[in-house]
Amino acid sequence: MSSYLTLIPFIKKYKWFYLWGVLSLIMVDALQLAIPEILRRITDALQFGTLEKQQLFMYSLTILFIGLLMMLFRFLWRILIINSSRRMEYELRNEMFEQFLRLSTSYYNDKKTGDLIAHATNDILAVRNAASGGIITFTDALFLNLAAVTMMILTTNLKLTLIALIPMPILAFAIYQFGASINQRFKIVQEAFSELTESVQESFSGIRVIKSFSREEQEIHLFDQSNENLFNKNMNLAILFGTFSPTIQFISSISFFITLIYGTQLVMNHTITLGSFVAFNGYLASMVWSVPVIGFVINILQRGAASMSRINKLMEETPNIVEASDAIDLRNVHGHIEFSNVTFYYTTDKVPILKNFTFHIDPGSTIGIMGPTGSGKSTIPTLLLRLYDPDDGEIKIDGIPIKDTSLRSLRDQIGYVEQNSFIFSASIYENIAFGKEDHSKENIEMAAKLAGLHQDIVSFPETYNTLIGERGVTLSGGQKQRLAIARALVKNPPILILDDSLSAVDTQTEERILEGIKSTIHAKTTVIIAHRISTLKYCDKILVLDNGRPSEYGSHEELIKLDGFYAYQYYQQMLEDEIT
Ligand SMILES: Nc1ncnc2c1ncn2[C@@H]1O[C@H](COP(=O)(O)OP(=O)(O)OP(=O)(O)O)[C@@H](O)[C@H]1O
Repeated sequence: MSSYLTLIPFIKKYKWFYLWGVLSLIMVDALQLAIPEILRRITDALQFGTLEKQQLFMYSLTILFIGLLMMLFRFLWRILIINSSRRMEYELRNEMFEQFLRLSTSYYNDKKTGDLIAHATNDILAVRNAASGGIITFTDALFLNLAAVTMMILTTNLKLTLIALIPMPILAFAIYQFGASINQRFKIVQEAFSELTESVQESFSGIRVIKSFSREEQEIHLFDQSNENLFNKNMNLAILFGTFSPTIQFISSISFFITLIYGTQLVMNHTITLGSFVAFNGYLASMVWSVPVIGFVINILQRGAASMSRINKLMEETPNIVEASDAIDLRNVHGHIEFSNVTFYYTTDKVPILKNFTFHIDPGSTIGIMGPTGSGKSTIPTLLLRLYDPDDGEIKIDGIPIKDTSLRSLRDQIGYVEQNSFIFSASIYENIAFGKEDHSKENIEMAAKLAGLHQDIVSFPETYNTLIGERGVTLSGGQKQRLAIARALVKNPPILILDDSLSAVDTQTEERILEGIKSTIHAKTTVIIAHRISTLKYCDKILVLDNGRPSEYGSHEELIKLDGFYAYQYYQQMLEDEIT
Protein backbone atom coordinates (compact mmCIF):
# COMPACT_ATOMS: atom_id res chain seq x y z
CA MET A 1 0.00 0.00 0.00
CA SER A 2 3.02 2.27 0.46
CA SER A 3 3.12 2.50 -3.35
CA TYR A 4 0.25 4.99 -3.06
CA LEU A 5 2.66 7.51 -1.52
CA THR A 6 3.51 8.67 -5.03
CA LEU A 7 -0.11 9.77 -5.41
CA ILE A 8 0.20 12.24 -2.54
CA PRO A 9 1.08 15.18 -4.83
CA PHE A 10 -2.07 14.47 -6.87
CA ILE A 11 -4.23 14.16 -3.77
CA LYS A 12 -2.73 17.36 -2.34
CA LYS A 13 -3.43 19.13 -5.58
CA TYR A 14 -7.08 18.14 -5.49
CA LYS A 15 -7.44 18.05 -1.68
CA TRP A 16 -10.45 20.38 -1.62
CA PHE A 17 -12.29 18.30 -4.18
CA TYR A 18 -11.58 15.17 -2.14
CA LEU A 19 -12.44 16.81 1.18
CA TRP A 20 -15.77 18.21 0.04
CA GLY A 21 -16.47 14.99 -1.82
CA VAL A 22 -15.91 12.85 1.27
CA LEU A 23 -17.97 15.25 3.41
CA SER A 24 -20.86 15.06 0.93
CA LEU A 25 -20.60 11.29 1.03
CA ILE A 26 -20.77 11.27 4.83
CA MET A 27 -23.82 13.53 4.61
CA VAL A 28 -25.53 10.98 2.35
CA ASP A 29 -24.81 8.23 4.88
CA ALA A 30 -25.99 10.31 7.83
CA LEU A 31 -29.22 11.11 6.01
CA GLN A 32 -29.66 7.45 5.10
CA LEU A 33 -29.37 6.48 8.77
CA ALA A 34 -32.09 8.96 9.70
CA ILE A 35 -34.69 6.86 7.84
CA PRO A 36 -34.74 3.89 10.32
CA GLU A 37 -35.15 6.52 13.06
CA ILE A 38 -38.29 7.88 11.40
CA LEU A 39 -39.57 4.35 10.84
CA ARG A 40 -39.06 3.67 14.57
CA ARG A 41 -41.23 6.66 15.49
CA ILE A 42 -43.96 5.78 13.01
CA THR A 43 -44.03 2.13 14.14
CA ASP A 44 -44.09 3.09 17.83
CA ALA A 45 -46.87 5.59 17.23
CA LEU A 46 -48.77 2.94 15.26
CA GLN A 47 -48.24 0.34 18.03
CA PHE A 48 -49.43 2.68 20.75
CA GLY A 49 -52.21 4.11 18.57
CA THR A 50 -50.91 7.66 18.88
CA LEU A 51 -50.19 8.31 15.21
CA GLU A 52 -51.97 11.40 13.97
CA LYS A 53 -52.60 12.19 10.32
CA GLN A 54 -50.62 15.42 10.46
CA GLN A 55 -47.69 13.63 12.15
CA LEU A 56 -47.68 10.93 9.44
CA PHE A 57 -47.76 13.65 6.80
CA MET A 58 -44.76 15.37 8.43
CA TYR A 59 -42.81 12.08 8.67
CA SER A 60 -43.53 11.27 5.00
CA LEU A 61 -42.54 14.76 3.98
CA THR A 62 -39.28 14.43 5.97
CA ILE A 63 -38.48 11.14 4.21
CA LEU A 64 -39.09 12.86 0.87
CA PHE A 65 -36.90 15.79 1.88
CA ILE A 66 -34.15 13.41 3.04
CA GLY A 67 -34.39 11.66 -0.35
CA LEU A 68 -33.96 15.03 -2.08
CA LEU A 69 -30.95 15.99 0.04
CA MET A 70 -29.39 12.57 -0.53
CA MET A 71 -29.77 13.07 -4.27
CA LEU A 72 -28.07 16.45 -4.03
CA PHE A 73 -25.13 15.25 -1.90
CA ARG A 74 -24.73 12.09 -4.02
CA PHE A 75 -24.49 14.27 -7.08
CA LEU A 76 -21.90 16.44 -5.32
CA TRP A 77 -19.58 13.64 -4.21
CA ARG A 78 -19.76 11.97 -7.58
CA ILE A 79 -18.83 15.18 -9.37
CA LEU A 80 -16.07 16.06 -6.91
CA ILE A 81 -14.39 12.68 -6.43
CA ILE A 82 -14.90 11.20 -9.88
CA ASN A 83 -13.76 14.45 -11.43
CA SER A 84 -10.53 14.51 -9.42
CA SER A 85 -9.79 10.85 -10.08
CA ARG A 86 -10.27 11.45 -13.83
CA ARG A 87 -7.90 14.41 -13.63
CA MET A 88 -5.41 12.23 -11.80
CA GLU A 89 -5.74 9.56 -14.50
CA TYR A 90 -5.20 12.18 -17.18
CA GLU A 91 -2.08 13.60 -15.53
CA LEU A 92 -0.66 10.19 -14.66
CA ARG A 93 -1.09 9.00 -18.25
CA ASN A 94 0.61 12.12 -19.60
CA GLU A 95 3.52 11.70 -17.17
CA MET A 96 3.83 8.06 -18.14
CA PHE A 97 3.95 8.83 -21.85
CA GLU A 98 6.59 11.50 -21.25
CA GLN A 99 8.60 8.93 -19.28
CA PHE A 100 8.22 6.39 -22.12
CA LEU A 101 9.75 8.91 -24.50
CA ARG A 102 12.45 9.94 -22.00
CA LEU A 103 13.68 6.37 -21.60
CA SER A 104 16.55 5.22 -23.77
CA THR A 105 16.26 2.87 -26.73
CA SER A 106 17.81 0.04 -24.70
CA TYR A 107 14.79 0.05 -22.33
CA TYR A 108 12.62 -1.23 -25.16
CA ASN A 109 14.97 -4.07 -26.12
CA ASP A 110 13.48 -6.64 -23.75
CA LYS A 111 9.98 -5.21 -23.17
CA LYS A 112 6.81 -6.58 -24.71
CA THR A 113 4.64 -3.93 -26.38
CA GLY A 114 1.56 -5.54 -24.78
CA ASP A 115 3.02 -5.02 -21.29
CA LEU A 116 3.89 -1.39 -21.99
CA ILE A 117 0.39 -0.73 -23.30
CA ALA A 118 -1.02 -2.47 -20.22
CA HIS A 119 0.78 0.08 -18.00
CA ALA A 120 -0.92 2.92 -19.82
CA THR A 121 -4.34 1.25 -19.81
CA ASN A 122 -5.05 -1.43 -17.17
CA ASP A 123 -2.65 -0.15 -14.52
CA ILE A 124 -3.82 3.43 -14.75
CA LEU A 125 -7.44 2.22 -14.73
CA ALA A 126 -6.82 0.18 -11.57
CA VAL A 127 -5.24 3.19 -9.86
CA ARG A 128 -8.10 5.43 -10.95
CA ASN A 129 -10.61 2.90 -9.61
CA ALA A 130 -8.78 2.87 -6.30
CA ALA A 131 -8.64 6.67 -6.16
CA SER A 132 -12.35 7.05 -6.92
CA GLY A 133 -14.46 3.93 -6.26
CA GLY A 134 -12.00 2.67 -3.65
CA ILE A 135 -11.89 5.85 -1.59
CA ILE A 136 -15.64 6.46 -1.95
CA THR A 137 -16.70 2.97 -0.96
CA PHE A 138 -14.16 2.75 1.83
CA THR A 139 -15.33 6.01 3.43
CA ASP A 140 -18.93 5.08 2.79
CA ALA A 141 -18.69 1.62 4.32
CA LEU A 142 -16.52 2.69 7.25
CA PHE A 143 -18.77 5.58 8.25
CA LEU A 144 -21.95 3.60 7.70
CA ASN A 145 -20.66 0.73 9.84
CA LEU A 146 -19.52 2.89 12.72
CA ALA A 147 -22.62 5.08 12.64
CA ALA A 148 -24.99 2.11 12.34
CA VAL A 149 -23.39 0.29 15.32
CA THR A 150 -23.48 3.50 17.38
CA MET A 151 -27.16 4.03 16.56
CA MET A 152 -27.95 0.37 17.32
CA ILE A 153 -26.32 0.67 20.75
CA LEU A 154 -27.58 4.14 21.63
CA THR A 155 -31.14 3.88 20.39
CA THR A 156 -31.95 0.20 20.77
CA ASN A 157 -30.02 -2.26 22.93
CA LEU A 158 -26.33 -3.04 23.58
CA LYS A 159 -26.85 -6.79 24.12
CA LEU A 160 -28.93 -7.21 20.95
CA THR A 161 -26.24 -5.29 19.04
CA LEU A 162 -23.42 -7.48 20.33
CA ILE A 163 -25.33 -10.69 19.62
CA ALA A 164 -26.32 -9.53 16.11
CA LEU A 165 -22.67 -8.75 15.37
CA ILE A 166 -21.42 -12.27 16.24
CA PRO A 167 -21.23 -13.39 12.55
CA MET A 168 -19.34 -10.23 11.54
CA PRO A 169 -15.79 -11.51 12.34
CA ILE A 170 -16.61 -14.70 10.35
CA LEU A 171 -17.87 -12.46 7.54
CA ALA A 172 -14.72 -10.34 7.63
CA PHE A 173 -12.51 -13.47 7.61
CA ALA A 174 -14.43 -15.00 4.67
CA ILE A 175 -14.19 -11.76 2.72
CA TYR A 176 -10.48 -11.50 3.37
CA GLN A 177 -9.91 -15.08 2.19
CA PHE A 178 -12.04 -14.63 -0.91
CA GLY A 179 -10.39 -11.29 -1.57
CA ALA A 180 -6.91 -12.78 -1.70
CA SER A 181 -7.99 -15.54 -4.12
CA ILE A 182 -10.00 -13.12 -6.27
CA ASN A 183 -6.98 -10.85 -6.54
CA GLN A 184 -4.74 -13.69 -7.58
CA ARG A 185 -7.18 -15.01 -10.17
CA PHE A 186 -7.77 -11.51 -11.47
CA LYS A 187 -4.03 -11.13 -12.04
CA ILE A 188 -3.97 -14.41 -13.98
CA VAL A 189 -6.89 -13.17 -16.12
CA GLN A 190 -4.98 -9.95 -16.84
CA GLU A 191 -1.92 -11.93 -17.94
CA ALA A 192 -4.04 -14.13 -20.21
CA PHE A 193 -5.66 -11.01 -21.67
CA SER A 194 -2.28 -9.40 -22.30
CA GLU A 195 -1.11 -12.57 -24.07
CA LEU A 196 -4.22 -12.56 -26.27
CA THR A 197 -3.80 -8.88 -27.17
CA GLU A 198 -0.16 -9.47 -28.03
CA SER A 199 -1.05 -12.38 -30.30
CA VAL A 200 -3.79 -10.37 -32.08
CA GLN A 201 -1.42 -7.46 -32.58
CA GLU A 202 1.24 -9.75 -34.06
CA SER A 203 -1.30 -11.32 -36.41
CA PHE A 204 -2.43 -7.93 -37.70
CA SER A 205 1.13 -6.68 -38.15
CA GLY A 206 2.19 -9.89 -39.85
CA ILE A 207 -0.97 -10.41 -41.90
CA ARG A 208 0.93 -10.41 -45.22
CA VAL A 209 3.39 -13.03 -44.00
CA ILE A 210 0.54 -15.16 -42.61
CA LYS A 211 -1.30 -15.05 -45.93
CA SER A 212 1.70 -15.56 -48.15
CA PHE A 213 2.74 -18.62 -46.13
CA SER A 214 -0.90 -19.86 -45.91
CA ARG A 215 -0.64 -19.95 -42.12
CA GLU A 216 -4.26 -18.90 -41.48
CA GLU A 217 -5.27 -22.29 -40.05
CA GLN A 218 -2.35 -22.39 -37.64
CA GLU A 219 -2.89 -18.77 -36.59
CA ILE A 220 -6.59 -19.47 -35.95
CA HIS A 221 -5.55 -22.49 -33.90
CA LEU A 222 -3.02 -20.43 -31.89
CA PHE A 223 -5.59 -17.69 -31.34
CA ASP A 224 -8.14 -20.29 -30.27
CA GLN A 225 -5.66 -21.60 -27.69
CA SER A 226 -5.04 -18.11 -26.27
CA ASN A 227 -8.74 -17.35 -26.31
CA GLU A 228 -9.59 -20.64 -24.59
CA ASN A 229 -6.93 -19.92 -22.00
CA LEU A 230 -8.52 -16.53 -21.32
CA PHE A 231 -11.98 -18.16 -21.18
CA ASN A 232 -10.79 -20.73 -18.62
CA LYS A 233 -9.10 -18.10 -16.49
CA ASN A 234 -12.22 -15.93 -16.64
CA MET A 235 -14.37 -18.92 -15.67
CA ASN A 236 -12.13 -19.60 -12.67
CA LEU A 237 -12.66 -16.02 -11.58
CA ALA A 238 -16.41 -16.17 -12.27
CA ILE A 239 -16.77 -19.37 -10.20
CA LEU A 240 -15.05 -17.68 -7.28
CA PHE A 241 -17.24 -14.61 -7.65
CA GLY A 242 -20.27 -16.90 -7.96
CA THR A 243 -19.42 -18.58 -4.65
CA PHE A 244 -18.47 -15.31 -2.98
CA SER A 245 -21.84 -13.49 -3.01
CA PRO A 246 -24.06 -16.39 -1.83
CA THR A 247 -21.57 -17.29 0.93
CA ILE A 248 -21.40 -13.71 2.15
CA GLN A 249 -25.19 -13.38 1.97
CA PHE A 250 -25.64 -16.61 3.91
CA ILE A 251 -23.26 -15.49 6.69
CA SER A 252 -25.03 -12.12 6.80
CA SER A 253 -28.43 -13.77 7.08
CA ILE A 254 -27.25 -15.37 10.34
CA SER A 255 -27.23 -11.86 11.81
CA PHE A 256 -30.88 -11.37 10.80
CA PHE A 257 -31.71 -14.83 12.12
CA ILE A 258 -30.23 -13.98 15.55
CA THR A 259 -31.90 -10.55 15.57
CA LEU A 260 -35.25 -12.09 14.71
CA ILE A 261 -35.10 -14.65 17.52
CA TYR A 262 -33.57 -12.50 20.26
CA GLY A 263 -35.06 -9.17 19.11
CA THR A 264 -38.68 -10.43 19.09
CA GLN A 265 -38.18 -11.76 22.63
CA LEU A 266 -36.98 -8.33 23.73
CA VAL A 267 -40.09 -6.77 22.11
CA MET A 268 -42.35 -9.33 23.76
CA ASN A 269 -40.90 -8.75 27.20
CA HIS A 270 -41.11 -4.96 26.56
CA THR A 271 -37.34 -4.39 26.84
CA ILE A 272 -37.45 -2.63 23.47
CA THR A 273 -40.35 -1.21 21.48
CA LEU A 274 -41.53 -2.62 18.14
CA GLY A 275 -40.31 0.61 16.54
CA SER A 276 -36.83 0.03 17.94
CA PHE A 277 -36.88 -3.51 16.51
CA VAL A 278 -37.83 -2.17 13.07
CA ALA A 279 -35.16 0.56 13.25
CA PHE A 280 -32.58 -1.98 14.44
CA ASN A 281 -33.24 -4.11 11.35
CA GLY A 282 -32.79 -1.00 9.20
CA TYR A 283 -29.40 -0.29 10.77
CA LEU A 284 -28.40 -3.93 10.49
CA ALA A 285 -29.31 -3.96 6.79
CA SER A 286 -27.02 -0.95 6.19
CA MET A 287 -24.22 -2.68 8.06
CA VAL A 288 -24.60 -6.05 6.43
CA TRP A 289 -24.43 -4.30 3.09
CA SER A 290 -21.29 -2.40 3.97
CA VAL A 291 -19.17 -5.18 5.56
CA PRO A 292 -18.70 -7.16 2.32
CA VAL A 293 -18.15 -3.91 0.52
CA ILE A 294 -15.16 -3.21 2.77
CA GLY A 295 -13.73 -6.54 1.60
CA PHE A 296 -14.22 -5.53 -2.00
CA VAL A 297 -12.69 -2.15 -1.38
CA ILE A 298 -9.63 -3.76 0.11
CA ASN A 299 -9.36 -5.70 -3.16
CA ILE A 300 -9.74 -2.57 -5.25
CA LEU A 301 -7.12 -0.82 -3.12
CA GLN A 302 -4.77 -3.82 -3.26
CA ARG A 303 -5.19 -4.13 -7.02
CA GLY A 304 -4.59 -0.39 -7.35
CA ALA A 305 -1.52 -0.71 -5.13
CA ALA A 306 -0.09 -3.50 -7.32
CA SER A 307 -0.68 -1.37 -10.41
CA MET A 308 0.71 1.70 -8.69
CA SER A 309 3.90 -0.13 -7.77
CA ARG A 310 4.31 -1.22 -11.42
CA ILE A 311 3.76 2.39 -12.49
CA ASN A 312 6.24 3.59 -9.85
CA LYS A 313 8.82 1.11 -11.09
CA LEU A 314 8.41 2.45 -14.60
CA MET A 315 8.53 6.07 -13.47
CA GLU A 316 11.68 5.40 -11.44
CA GLU A 317 13.51 3.96 -14.46
CA THR A 318 16.29 6.28 -15.43
CA PRO A 319 17.37 6.70 -19.03
CA ASN A 320 20.79 5.23 -19.81
CA ILE A 321 21.52 8.09 -22.11
CA VAL A 322 21.67 11.29 -20.15
CA GLU A 323 22.76 14.77 -20.98
CA ALA A 324 25.61 16.32 -19.01
CA SER A 325 24.37 19.07 -16.69
CA ASP A 326 26.61 21.55 -18.52
CA ALA A 327 25.88 20.13 -21.99
CA ILE A 328 26.73 22.46 -24.83
CA ASP A 329 24.76 22.97 -28.01
CA LEU A 330 26.37 21.75 -31.21
CA ARG A 331 26.10 24.52 -33.77
CA ASN A 332 27.42 25.23 -37.28
CA VAL A 333 28.86 21.75 -37.56
CA HIS A 334 31.44 21.13 -40.30
CA GLY A 335 30.97 17.39 -40.12
CA HIS A 336 34.25 16.00 -38.82
CA ILE A 337 33.48 12.66 -37.18
CA GLU A 338 35.89 10.73 -35.01
CA PHE A 339 35.57 7.35 -33.32
CA SER A 340 38.50 6.66 -30.94
CA ASN A 341 39.00 3.17 -29.50
CA VAL A 342 35.26 2.58 -29.32
CA THR A 343 34.13 -0.71 -27.83
CA PHE A 344 30.43 -1.44 -27.63
CA TYR A 345 28.22 -4.30 -26.43
CA TYR A 346 24.41 -4.41 -26.79
CA THR A 347 24.35 -6.88 -23.94
CA THR A 348 27.46 -7.25 -21.82
CA ASP A 349 27.25 -11.05 -21.64
CA LYS A 350 27.66 -11.26 -25.42
CA VAL A 351 30.60 -10.46 -27.70
CA PRO A 352 31.38 -6.79 -28.39
CA ILE A 353 29.84 -5.45 -31.60
CA LEU A 354 32.60 -2.86 -32.09
CA LYS A 355 36.05 -3.61 -30.75
CA ASN A 356 38.55 -0.81 -30.22
CA PHE A 357 37.09 0.85 -33.27
CA THR A 358 39.05 3.88 -34.42
CA PHE A 359 38.03 5.81 -37.50
CA HIS A 360 37.58 9.36 -38.67
CA ILE A 361 35.60 11.05 -41.41
CA ASP A 362 36.65 14.38 -42.92
CA PRO A 363 34.10 17.16 -43.16
CA GLY A 364 32.27 17.26 -46.47
CA SER A 365 33.39 13.81 -47.54
CA THR A 366 31.23 10.91 -48.58
CA ILE A 367 32.16 7.70 -46.86
CA GLY A 368 30.82 4.28 -47.66
CA ILE A 369 30.62 1.47 -45.13
CA MET A 370 30.23 -2.13 -46.15
CA GLY A 371 30.80 -5.52 -44.61
CA PRO A 372 29.11 -8.82 -43.92
CA THR A 373 25.70 -8.76 -42.20
CA GLY A 374 26.00 -8.35 -38.48
CA SER A 375 29.49 -6.82 -38.75
CA GLY A 376 28.33 -3.70 -36.86
CA LYS A 377 27.63 -1.23 -39.69
CA SER A 378 24.28 0.06 -38.37
CA THR A 379 25.71 0.24 -34.89
CA ILE A 380 27.96 3.12 -35.99
CA PRO A 381 25.13 5.65 -36.60
CA THR A 382 23.32 4.33 -33.54
CA LEU A 383 26.30 5.37 -31.41
CA LEU A 384 26.78 8.64 -33.26
CA LEU A 385 23.15 9.58 -32.50
CA ARG A 386 23.64 8.51 -28.87
CA LEU A 387 20.80 6.02 -29.02
CA TYR A 388 23.35 3.94 -27.12
CA ASP A 389 26.61 4.98 -25.47
CA PRO A 390 29.86 3.08 -26.10
CA ASP A 391 31.23 0.98 -23.25
CA ASP A 392 34.68 2.34 -23.92
CA GLY A 393 36.28 4.98 -26.11
CA GLU A 394 35.05 8.31 -27.34
CA ILE A 395 33.11 9.76 -30.26
CA LYS A 396 33.61 13.37 -31.35
CA ILE A 397 32.00 15.68 -33.85
CA ASP A 398 34.16 18.64 -34.90
CA GLY A 399 36.46 17.74 -32.01
CA ILE A 400 33.67 17.96 -29.38
CA PRO A 401 32.89 14.73 -27.48
CA ILE A 402 29.25 13.98 -28.20
CA LYS A 403 28.78 13.14 -24.50
CA ASP A 404 29.28 16.83 -23.76
CA THR A 405 26.63 18.05 -26.16
CA SER A 406 22.90 18.38 -25.67
CA LEU A 407 21.02 15.43 -27.15
CA ARG A 408 18.71 17.62 -29.16
CA SER A 409 21.44 19.69 -30.79
CA LEU A 410 23.42 16.51 -31.55
CA ARG A 411 20.47 14.77 -33.18
CA ASP A 412 19.52 17.94 -35.05
CA GLN A 413 22.89 17.82 -36.85
CA ILE A 414 22.34 14.31 -38.17
CA GLY A 415 19.91 13.19 -40.84
CA TYR A 416 19.67 9.46 -40.30
CA VAL A 417 17.78 7.24 -42.70
CA GLU A 418 17.32 3.84 -41.08
CA GLN A 419 17.23 0.51 -42.86
CA ASN A 420 13.51 0.21 -42.28
CA SER A 421 12.30 3.65 -41.35
CA PHE A 422 8.97 3.87 -39.64
CA ILE A 423 6.25 5.58 -41.63
CA PHE A 424 3.53 7.18 -39.51
CA SER A 425 -0.18 6.92 -40.24
CA ALA A 426 -0.33 10.52 -41.37
CA SER A 427 -0.14 12.46 -44.64
CA ILE A 428 2.93 12.33 -46.87
CA TYR A 429 3.51 15.99 -46.04
CA GLU A 430 3.44 15.35 -42.28
CA ASN A 431 5.73 12.35 -42.66
CA ILE A 432 8.35 14.37 -44.53
CA ALA A 433 8.03 17.37 -42.22
CA PHE A 434 8.37 15.12 -39.14
CA GLY A 435 11.86 16.16 -38.08
CA LYS A 436 11.65 19.84 -38.93
CA GLU A 437 9.36 22.15 -37.01
CA ASP A 438 9.94 25.32 -39.05
CA HIS A 439 9.42 23.81 -42.49
CA SER A 440 7.87 25.38 -45.54
CA LYS A 441 5.98 23.81 -48.42
CA GLU A 442 8.95 24.61 -50.66
CA ASN A 443 11.36 22.78 -48.28
CA ILE A 444 9.16 19.73 -48.28
CA GLU A 445 8.82 19.65 -52.06
CA MET A 446 12.52 20.24 -52.53
CA ALA A 447 13.36 17.33 -50.21
CA ALA A 448 10.86 15.09 -52.00
CA LYS A 449 12.36 16.06 -55.38
CA LEU A 450 15.89 15.32 -54.17
CA ALA A 451 14.75 11.97 -52.81
CA GLY A 452 13.18 11.18 -56.20
CA LEU A 453 9.70 10.95 -54.71
CA HIS A 454 8.00 14.09 -56.01
CA GLN A 455 6.76 12.47 -59.24
CA ASP A 456 5.23 9.59 -57.29
CA ILE A 457 3.55 11.99 -54.85
CA VAL A 458 1.92 14.14 -57.53
CA SER A 459 0.45 11.01 -59.09
CA PHE A 460 -1.51 10.36 -55.86
CA PRO A 461 -5.06 11.79 -55.81
CA GLU A 462 -4.37 14.14 -52.94
CA THR A 463 -0.67 14.62 -53.70
CA TYR A 464 1.16 15.71 -50.55
CA ASN A 465 -1.99 15.43 -48.42
CA THR A 466 -2.45 11.75 -49.25
CA LEU A 467 -2.74 9.73 -46.10
CA ILE A 468 -0.40 6.78 -45.78
CA GLY A 469 -0.11 3.83 -43.47
CA GLU A 470 -3.03 2.22 -41.72
CA ARG A 471 -5.48 4.96 -42.62
CA GLY A 472 -4.43 5.53 -46.21
CA VAL A 473 -2.49 4.27 -49.21
CA THR A 474 0.24 1.70 -48.92
CA LEU A 475 3.61 2.79 -50.25
CA SER A 476 5.95 0.43 -52.04
CA GLY A 477 9.24 -0.49 -50.35
CA GLY A 478 11.17 1.90 -52.62
CA GLN A 479 8.68 4.73 -52.02
CA LYS A 480 8.97 4.24 -48.26
CA GLN A 481 12.75 4.42 -48.50
CA ARG A 482 12.62 7.60 -50.57
CA LEU A 483 10.13 9.16 -48.18
CA ALA A 484 12.50 8.42 -45.31
CA ILE A 485 15.33 10.06 -47.28
CA ALA A 486 13.17 13.14 -47.91
CA ARG A 487 12.41 13.27 -44.17
CA ALA A 488 16.12 13.38 -43.41
CA LEU A 489 16.94 15.85 -46.19
CA VAL A 490 14.31 18.36 -45.13
CA LYS A 491 16.33 18.90 -41.95
CA ASN A 492 19.22 20.01 -44.16
CA PRO A 493 21.60 18.33 -41.73
CA PRO A 494 25.38 18.80 -41.87
CA ILE A 495 25.74 15.03 -41.46
CA LEU A 496 23.65 12.66 -43.54
CA ILE A 497 23.62 8.91 -42.97
CA LEU A 498 21.92 6.56 -45.39
CA ASP A 499 21.77 3.12 -43.82
CA ASP A 500 20.97 0.62 -46.55
CA SER A 501 18.26 3.06 -47.51
CA LEU A 502 18.44 2.66 -51.25
CA SER A 503 18.32 -1.12 -51.40
CA ALA A 504 14.71 -1.18 -52.66
CA VAL A 505 15.37 1.46 -55.33
CA ASP A 506 16.56 0.58 -58.85
CA THR A 507 20.12 1.55 -59.74
CA GLN A 508 19.15 4.39 -62.13
CA THR A 509 16.92 6.05 -59.53
CA GLU A 510 19.61 5.48 -56.93
CA GLU A 511 22.14 7.18 -59.18
CA ARG A 512 19.83 10.18 -59.65
CA ILE A 513 19.18 10.51 -55.93
CA LEU A 514 22.84 10.30 -54.94
CA GLU A 515 23.92 12.71 -57.69
CA GLY A 516 21.15 15.08 -56.61
CA ILE A 517 22.18 14.97 -52.97
CA LYS A 518 25.83 15.45 -53.86
CA SER A 519 25.29 18.39 -56.18
CA THR A 520 22.63 20.21 -54.16
CA ILE A 521 23.79 19.79 -50.61
CA HIS A 522 27.35 21.02 -50.49
CA ALA A 523 29.80 20.46 -47.70
CA LYS A 524 27.71 17.71 -46.12
CA THR A 525 29.40 14.76 -44.56
CA THR A 526 27.60 11.79 -45.96
CA VAL A 527 27.87 8.23 -44.73
CA ILE A 528 26.40 5.57 -46.96
CA ILE A 529 26.02 2.10 -45.53
CA ALA A 530 25.33 -0.37 -48.30
CA HIS A 531 25.91 -3.82 -49.70
CA ARG A 532 25.66 -2.74 -53.34
CA ILE A 533 28.89 -1.64 -54.99
CA SER A 534 26.84 0.54 -57.35
CA THR A 535 25.86 2.61 -54.30
CA LEU A 536 29.32 2.70 -52.77
CA LYS A 537 31.21 3.75 -55.86
CA TYR A 538 29.96 7.35 -55.27
CA CYS A 539 31.91 7.51 -52.06
CA ASP A 540 35.28 9.21 -51.67
CA LYS A 541 36.44 6.39 -49.40
CA ILE A 542 34.97 3.09 -48.36
CA LEU A 543 35.43 1.37 -45.03
CA VAL A 544 34.99 -2.38 -44.89
CA LEU A 545 34.02 -3.69 -41.49
CA ASP A 546 34.64 -7.21 -40.32
CA ASN A 547 33.37 -8.34 -36.95
CA GLY A 548 33.36 -4.84 -35.52
CA ARG A 549 36.83 -3.92 -36.78
CA PRO A 550 37.96 -2.03 -39.91
CA SER A 551 39.43 -4.56 -42.33
CA GLU A 552 39.84 -2.47 -45.52
CA TYR A 553 39.82 1.25 -46.23
CA GLY A 554 40.33 3.24 -49.41
CA SER A 555 38.74 4.50 -52.60
CA HIS A 556 36.85 2.16 -54.92
CA GLU A 557 39.93 1.74 -57.11
CA GLU A 558 42.25 1.21 -54.15
CA LEU A 559 40.02 -1.47 -52.70
CA ILE A 560 39.75 -3.29 -56.02
CA LYS A 561 43.53 -3.37 -56.13
CA LEU A 562 43.64 -4.64 -52.57
CA ASP A 563 41.77 -7.72 -53.81
CA GLY A 564 40.02 -8.39 -50.51
CA PHE A 565 36.36 -8.59 -49.41
CA TYR A 566 35.36 -5.45 -51.37
CA ALA A 567 36.97 -6.66 -54.60
CA TYR A 568 35.34 -10.07 -54.17
CA GLN A 569 31.91 -8.41 -53.73
CA TYR A 570 32.57 -6.19 -56.74
CA TYR A 571 33.36 -9.09 -59.09
CA GLN A 572 30.54 -11.12 -57.68
CA GLN A 573 28.01 -8.32 -58.31
CA MET A 574 29.42 -7.67 -61.80
CA LEU A 575 28.89 -11.32 -62.60
CA GLU A 576 25.31 -11.18 -61.30
CA ASP A 577 24.63 -8.06 -63.40
CA GLU A 578 25.94 -9.79 -66.50
CA ILE A 579 23.77 -12.84 -65.90
CA THR A 580 20.58 -10.77 -65.35
N1 LIG B 1 19.17 -3.69 -30.23
C1 LIG B 1 20.00 -4.71 -30.27
N2 LIG B 1 20.12 -5.52 -29.20
C2 LIG B 1 20.96 -6.56 -29.22
N3 LIG B 1 21.72 -6.89 -30.27
C3 LIG B 1 21.63 -6.13 -31.38
C4 LIG B 1 20.76 -5.01 -31.43
N4 LIG B 1 20.89 -4.46 -32.65
C5 LIG B 1 21.79 -5.19 -33.32
N5 LIG B 1 22.24 -6.18 -32.57
C6 LIG B 1 23.26 -7.19 -32.93
O1 LIG B 1 24.47 -6.49 -33.19
C7 LIG B 1 25.14 -7.05 -34.29
C8 LIG B 1 25.49 -5.95 -35.28
O2 LIG B 1 24.30 -5.40 -35.75
P1 LIG B 1 24.28 -4.27 -36.88
O3 LIG B 1 22.86 -3.94 -37.13
O4 LIG B 1 25.18 -3.17 -36.51
O5 LIG B 1 24.90 -5.07 -38.10
P2 LIG B 1 24.98 -4.66 -39.63
O6 LIG B 1 26.40 -4.82 -40.03
O7 LIG B 1 24.37 -3.34 -39.86
O8 LIG B 1 24.10 -5.80 -40.26
P3 LIG B 1 23.20 -5.77 -41.60
O9 LIG B 1 24.08 -5.63 -42.76
O10 LIG B 1 22.53 -7.10 -41.57
O11 LIG B 1 22.26 -4.64 -41.43
C9 LIG B 1 24.24 -8.12 -34.85
O12 LIG B 1 24.73 -9.37 -34.41
C10 LIG B 1 22.90 -7.87 -34.23
O13 LIG B 1 22.21 -9.06 -33.99
